[in-house]
Amino acid sequence: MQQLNLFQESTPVLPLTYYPDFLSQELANELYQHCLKLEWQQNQIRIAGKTMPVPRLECIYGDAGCDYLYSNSVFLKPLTWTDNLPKRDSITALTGYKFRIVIGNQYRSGQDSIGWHSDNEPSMGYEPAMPAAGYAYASLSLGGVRKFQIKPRDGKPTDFWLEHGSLLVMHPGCQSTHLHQVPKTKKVVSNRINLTFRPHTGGGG
Ligand SMILES: O=C(O)CCC(=O)C(=O)O
Ligand SMILES: [Fe+2]
Repeated sequence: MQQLNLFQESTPVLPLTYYPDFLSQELANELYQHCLKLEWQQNQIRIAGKTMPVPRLECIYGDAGCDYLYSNSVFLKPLTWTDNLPKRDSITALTGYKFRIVIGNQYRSGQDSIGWHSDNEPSMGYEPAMPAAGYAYASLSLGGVRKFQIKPRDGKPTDFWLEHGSLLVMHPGCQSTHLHQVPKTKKVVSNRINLTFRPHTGGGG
């Protein structure tokens, strides 16, 4: 017998999984302290012919050859994985997804943000002809809690509060059907670090 889905209106099915307690508070504190010492860069982005600072700090670690260009203007060259940084093996063990690079974002205040976008750069293996065959993307949050929003293209956003030590996994296909952002806020928020684990088509291995 067919069943009615009473929750269809209020709870959209999203192509993601949220693990609030991926790391214990102790491990999350330790990793946060370690990540403060990473090679953070203030990059510049070109939008509509104007160059401006990216509204957050960034860093990139990963396998050699996995260079990363986004928005056709910001070029990131990965540094070698550090011993403490990669939680990538435990994320792979939990999710079954493999990753080649990690891009860090540091949001120093509520004025730091990332606007609506999807992560569909060809260097990550995105193929417009086969969007559903895309890749997974895992995002580990440390420090201050920030609002993360996700919406179907032209749909309504759903809000998540990304907590210290949590992991958000966006499943294959998500980048072609949905957009996401971390909006600016006027509230006083603590420094937040986010590590985004991604695949990559470049380099060896
Ligand atoms: O900070 C976050 O949680 C999201 C970061 C993000 O979307 C990105 O780096 O592409
Ligand atoms: Fe993103």
